Parts: sequence; C-alpha cells; structure tokens
Amino acid sequence: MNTLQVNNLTKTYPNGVTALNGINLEITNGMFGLLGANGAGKSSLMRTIASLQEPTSGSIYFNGTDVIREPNEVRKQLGYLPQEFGVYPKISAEKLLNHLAILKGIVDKKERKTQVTALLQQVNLYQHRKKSVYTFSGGMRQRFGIAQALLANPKLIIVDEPTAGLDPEESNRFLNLLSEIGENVIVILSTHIVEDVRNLCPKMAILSNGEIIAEGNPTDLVAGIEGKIWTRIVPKSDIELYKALFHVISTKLVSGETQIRVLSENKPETGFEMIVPNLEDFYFATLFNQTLERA
Ligand SMILES: Nc1ncnc2c1ncn2[C@@H]1O[C@H](COP(=O)(O)OP(=O)(O)OP(=O)(O)O)[C@@H](O)[C@H]1O
Repeated sequence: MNTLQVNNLTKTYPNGVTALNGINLEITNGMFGLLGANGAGKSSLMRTIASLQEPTSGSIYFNGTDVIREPNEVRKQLGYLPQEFGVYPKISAEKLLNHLAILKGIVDKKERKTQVTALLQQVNLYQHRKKSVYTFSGGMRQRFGIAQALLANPKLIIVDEPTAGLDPEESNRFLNLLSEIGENVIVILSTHIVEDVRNLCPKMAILSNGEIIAEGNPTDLVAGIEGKIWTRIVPKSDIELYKALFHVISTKLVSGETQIRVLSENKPETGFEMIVPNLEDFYFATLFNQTLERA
C-alpha cells in the first residue's frame, strides 16, 4: 500500500497570494479526486506534491520519504501530467517518448523500447507513433501525456485538469484509460469537473481558497445532504428574489427554463420539490456553506 501524507501545507507566492492554507491529506492507493473552482489552489497543490516547487511551510511524505528534503527519490516514483504539457518538438511521438524515458532514468535500450511500445499501445497511439505530437488533437496529446506519466512504472501519478478542452468523446476515452491504470498506485486527479470525480474516484476532497472544505467518499458525502435539496422552476426575473429569501446553491437552464436548487432542512415554500441529491449538489452546497461562514 502506498501512502501520501500532506501535513499543514501552506504556499504563499512572492506576490503575497496565499494559494494553500494549512492543507492536511492522507491518500492511499486508488483514484483520489481533487475538486475546486479555478484559482482554488489545485495546481499549486499538485506542483508542490510533485516537488516542482517548495511550500512555504508544512511537510509531505510519500511512503515515509520526505518529498521536500529528498525530491529526487520521489521523482523516480512519480508520474506527472501538468495542466499545460508545454511545447512539443517536431519529432515523432515514439522518439519523444523514448527521449522522455531516458530522462526518467530507463537506461537499458531494450527495456526502453519495450516500455515505449507497450505504453503507445495502451494509450491507443501506436498506429500514430510516427507522427509528430505537434500534429495530434487535444485528446491524443492528453493520451500521449498519460503515456509519458506512466513511464518507469510510477507509484504516484498526478494529473492536473486533464479533460479541460477535450470534447466529450475524447474526454471519455481519456478517463477510461485513467481508470485502467490500476488500483495498486495512487492517482490524484485534479479537476473542476464534478462528473469526472463522480465517475472515477472512491475518495475525494474539495479545495476552496487554499483550504480543504470537505473530504471523503463521494457517495457518503452526498448521503449527508439527502432530504435537504429542493428544486423548482422559477421565472428568470425572480432569481435574485429567491436568492435573497433562500439558500440557492445553483441555478440551471433545463429545456430553456430556469431551475433553482435550494439547500434547506425543510420545504422552503409550496411549489418546491425534494430531489435526490447528486455530487454536484454536494459540491455547490459545500461551497455555499463556506461562503456563508466567510461572510
Ligand atoms: N506562480 C504564481 N505566482 C503568483 N500567484 C500564483 C502563482 N501560481 C498560482 N498563483 C495564484 O494562486 C492561486 C491558486 O492558483 P492555482 O493555479 O493553484 O489554482 P487552480 O485551482 O489550479 O486554478 P486553475 O484551474 O485556474 O489553474 C490563484 O490566486 C493564482 O492566481
């Protein structure tokens, strides 16, 4: 069993922005979803765990090794797919992956060839191996990204917003691939897409303003708000009124009509119907409660 321990982690950038504020997490094998809005601090946390930047304070241990003091030890066991994979040189996918395998420390040529071929097949890019990654679609690039993250059999895999910008089919293919990676490693998936976490992750946390505001199993977390989510269709012009009167956690257009969802222990007023909550409701309700606390 692999274990990642994050203790009281803070990160304040030189411009004074505190992106992480006292993060505590313990993550073991399987897929862990880190949900948060843009700017919540997800990339800051991912980059710090991946030892690409140092925290201001706090500690991170992977299987007992201090990530901050011994980054090279952890890097050997790490696969990282950053939010922006960067500029691709105009060489074939196969050559680029082979080159990245050298950087990852796979020195044996035969071993490298075996791994590169197997990974290109696993991510379904083998037939495109002679093409430059430069010419790949967004989905193909992300699949290439996961192939490079899987080089040298990492025990800790971090993928930062991997489906942003992908069309639904590409996104689906990518996520299926991710779920196949296995239960014997830690996979941290950072995203603002609630659906991705619901479909893939048995454990999750919500990050907001640099703090973890909820953590657990998605089904258990959703069970905690059962009986408390109410909905009704309202005229668009009345939304502000409803927001003033009730705890409106989300508004959505459903077939051209505006549906609001309200968090309430009791039926807010006639016309509301109780609904079976989903993870999105939990996410919005948690963010809503946090905003109330901060106000
Ligand atoms: N290198 C940096 N220097 C200064 N501020 C930064 C830096 N990187 C991030 N920030 C700030 O830290 C906060 C958290 O950013 P971060 O990128 O970690 O969030 P995020 O949840 O990954 O959001 P996004 O999905 O938009 O990248 C933001 O206010 C951001 O502007």
